[in-house]
Amino acid sequence: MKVLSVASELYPLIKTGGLADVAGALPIALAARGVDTKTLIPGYPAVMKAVKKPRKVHEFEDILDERATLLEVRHEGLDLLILDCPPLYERSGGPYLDSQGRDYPDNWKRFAVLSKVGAEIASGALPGFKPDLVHVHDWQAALVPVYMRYAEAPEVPSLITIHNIAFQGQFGATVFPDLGLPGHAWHEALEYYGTISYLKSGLLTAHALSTVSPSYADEILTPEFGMGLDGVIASRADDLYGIVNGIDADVWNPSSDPLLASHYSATSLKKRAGNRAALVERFAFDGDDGPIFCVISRLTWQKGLDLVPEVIDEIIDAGGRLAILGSGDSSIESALQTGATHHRGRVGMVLGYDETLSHLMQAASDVILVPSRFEPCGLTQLYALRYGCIPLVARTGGLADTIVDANEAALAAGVATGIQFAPVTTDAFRRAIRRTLRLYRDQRLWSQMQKQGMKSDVSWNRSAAAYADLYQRLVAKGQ
Ligand SMILES: Nc1ncnc2c1ncn2[C@@H]1O[C@H](COP(=O)(O)OP(=O)(O)O[C@H]2O[C@H](CO)[C@@H](O)[C@H](O)[C@H]2O)[C@@H](O)[C@H]1O
Repeated sequence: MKVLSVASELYPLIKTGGLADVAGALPIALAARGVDTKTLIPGYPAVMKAVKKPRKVHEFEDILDERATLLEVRHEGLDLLILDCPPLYERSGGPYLDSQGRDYPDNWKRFAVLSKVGAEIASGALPGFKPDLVHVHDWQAALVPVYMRYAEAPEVPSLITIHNIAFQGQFGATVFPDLGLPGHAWHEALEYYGTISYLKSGLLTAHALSTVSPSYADEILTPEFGMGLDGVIASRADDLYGIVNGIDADVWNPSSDPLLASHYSATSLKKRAGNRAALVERFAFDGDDGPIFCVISRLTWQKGLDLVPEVIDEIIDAGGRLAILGSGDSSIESALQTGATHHRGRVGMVLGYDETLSHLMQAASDVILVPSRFEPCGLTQLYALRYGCIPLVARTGGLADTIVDANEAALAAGVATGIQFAPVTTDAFRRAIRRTLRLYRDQRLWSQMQKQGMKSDVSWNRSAAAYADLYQRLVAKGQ
């Protein structure tokens, strides 16, 4: 089967979050199941710089008033289609924000053009490649099924995956005439309380919808989690699927990861000590007794990290340490910085994005904190399972689906892999930290949990099979 995937970021070329990991790993996992994927991404400077000798495969003379070139290249096991359009993508900031952290004012156009190109490829613009199915990710690619719906060409079955419903691609109604869609598309698909919502229109027009865990698929049907789109999603409930993310088990492998100070496996957990020593040095901790907690995250309300400053004392008083890597909301950044300054030698913070350090932190820390208010799937808890770092997570979305709480029954059965807590409040979080510290004191139990986590199948195996199966069904239905 041939699939066109459309995404606005893709590991290892350009990443701001988990979407990139999934867009990069899923095609490789699916290849083993006979699914050939080509992935369309924008030609950001980082992408253009990294790929070697791409081939020019198509020229778009006028795509929403822009000229664009489509390049094709194979890069690290991925077949890529790169949309080279310098006026839209050659920018000095990130994929979505300028260097001051502001949205690019023409994001509506940057991702409408990406989507329109996706739709044109689906209808055969690229000689020799006619996809059987189109899989699009998040709002940035959500107009692909919309352009397909209103095109002359026959529609190709499509699947839209929601990775983060908090970002919906909402723009003023004034851009509608520039999207190149017929007038009736306004009421049929795009209009959202007088504005335009790319995500809503994709959810209405794609043949199927999915999100990245079964629990989150249930949650987004409710007003609490649907973020204004629960009604739209409920209207598509029969076509909604929840498939939990996997991780790239080669990139994240503690026995061969080149980014670690010391390699180890479930049978040589003592060797984690080499990573621990490197982490203690990197964060300038004043010793290495007691548990090391870590945070690796975008620092946002979604991730619940405003609660972390509230539990620092709990960790420090028990002789623990806290290593933080992240960036995001300035109020959360400064509250955590204050904690680090206050507890120098016990709390350390690296502000920013550092893929290399994130690997070392997973391999060195005892506990990763993931107190998310909502979490479609979450990847850091999966990396943690693989690295013998115990996840302390909020009981929500994919966190609830992937971590087995260390309650009495699970401990007795030897199946516990982490600690869950709910609701996401300071009190419940604090109680969960105390419970974690009690478990840590019983080192026999603790290493049993580590081993159990390391045994969990967090690879793409099962999930790639579920996607391949869903693709098959959608293609069969469309025939
Ligand atoms: N400062 C930093 N330095 C280095 N690495 C950092 C970092 N901050 C974050 N990361 C990395 O970025 C990724 C974050 O992925 P997540 O799945 O946890 O959340 P995100 O909200 O971005 O993704 C959304 O999409 C994914 C994919 O579907 C869902 O799992 C998730 O629930 C949803 O919110 C991980 O690979 C993590 O290691």
